[in-house]
Amino acid sequence: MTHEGEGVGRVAGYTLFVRGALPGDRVRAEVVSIGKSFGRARLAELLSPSADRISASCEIYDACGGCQLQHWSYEAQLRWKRQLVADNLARIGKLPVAGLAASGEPEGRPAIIVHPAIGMEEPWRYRNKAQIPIGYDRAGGLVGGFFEQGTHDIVDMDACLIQQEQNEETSRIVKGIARSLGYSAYDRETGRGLLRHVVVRHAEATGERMVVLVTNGRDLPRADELVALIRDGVPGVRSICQNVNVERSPVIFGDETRVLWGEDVIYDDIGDIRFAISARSFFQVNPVQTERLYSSAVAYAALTGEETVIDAYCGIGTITLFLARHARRVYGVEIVPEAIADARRNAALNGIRNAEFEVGDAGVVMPRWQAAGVSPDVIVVDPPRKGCDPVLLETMLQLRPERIVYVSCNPSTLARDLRVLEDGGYRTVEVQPVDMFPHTVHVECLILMVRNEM
Ligand SMILES: C[S@@+](CC[C@H](N)C(=O)[O-])C[C@H]1O[C@@H](n2cnc3c(N)ncnc32)[C@H](O)[C@@H]1O
Repeated sequence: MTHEGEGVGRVAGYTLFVRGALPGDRVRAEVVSIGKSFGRARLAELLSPSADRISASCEIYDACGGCQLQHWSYEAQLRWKRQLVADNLARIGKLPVAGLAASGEPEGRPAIIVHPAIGMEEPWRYRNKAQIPIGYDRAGGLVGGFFEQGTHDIVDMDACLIQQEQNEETSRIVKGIARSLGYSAYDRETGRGLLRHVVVRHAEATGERMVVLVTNGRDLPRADELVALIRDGVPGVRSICQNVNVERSPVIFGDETRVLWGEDVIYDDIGDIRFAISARSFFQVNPVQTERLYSSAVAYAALTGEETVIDAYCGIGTITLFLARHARRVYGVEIVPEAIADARRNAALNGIRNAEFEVGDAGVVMPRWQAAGVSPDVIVVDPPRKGCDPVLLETMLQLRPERIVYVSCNPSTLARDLRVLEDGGYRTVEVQPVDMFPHTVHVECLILMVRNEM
């Protein structure tokens, strides 16, 4: 299976990536394109299915593409996610993984333990945020749902089995209101039209909901009516915002957000810490698994209360505040200004006084902290998919913390970064994959590294 969820098959030694095929299937596949070392094919006929093949629960699974693994048993998905992480560490990071024959085991160091992925008991209805592109259907009606696989056509969708039901309800109501007010949909070809995305959030712990309308320009006709209809129509709504995005790019949010009604944030809890979350701030989408991920991060940090800790790429200070309770002082850095405003508010909200936050590029701020004499015992990093900035990795090596805890949502950039840190004097001890995104190809994992004795 490729990391994008295509089955990998061979015909007379030639490799084909077959969308929809699973390890263990025998299929007849129709070749779509051929390249020098591999080709792509589509599944034409299933000759004999894998023992792990199941029928997808979602009616629009084939058209949507939001999930890629619904036709595979959940146990098989979890096994594959663990294997994917192990393979990346061995292949890209050239690291010794326990139990993986292909990866060498250099003398004088134990192999890395990749634990089984922590799955969900009930792997459905987990997402607390939906980002819905708005467009027109072929009859010219305003729709919001998903991009049909391989096209720019938006297909209307009212039900999604990985979304929390509250988000489904909110988006259904808001789309209806937009239609009733005669809003136009943004046209990605011409750059004209009003409504680009509807983003909805639901806070599991408090029941609060947020609605963000992403518009192509500041002008929002009939805004008062819009607000009244959403306020009266959406249960639990606490925040209605407009975000302005006039860029011709697929990025969802623009830089300017204004509150149309209510608060600029909604509140949610992870464990016993309460978090204010504003429209553009990152917040993990799977609350059940987030708590497991953060508890493991705190355990890997092994704090006694005396340590100085840096949390790079800290978002709204989620991991930072969990760490703060067990450390002397924690520093968080994050590039989105609203997220740092949330982080400071969250520290105050929870009575945490030993956390300090700074807005900026982690690759710029960390060297500044180093110059100011901050000397961390533990560094936690949780970068976006592209991984850590090389300057940040270099600064980490110079700061020489005893432990590094790496939280990653992309095993390939993770493996690349671990290689750099290993070459700089650290040893990867163990890896804990946590399934934050059941039925999709995405894998989150947590890594413990320790400094080699000199
Ligand atoms: C995967 S999220 C993790 C956030 C947080 N640790 C959490 O679990 O909620 C990555 C964060 O890095 C931020 N980010 C992206 N590039 C950055 C950079 N160059 N410097 C600092 N933060 C950055 C993003 O805005 C986002 O909040």
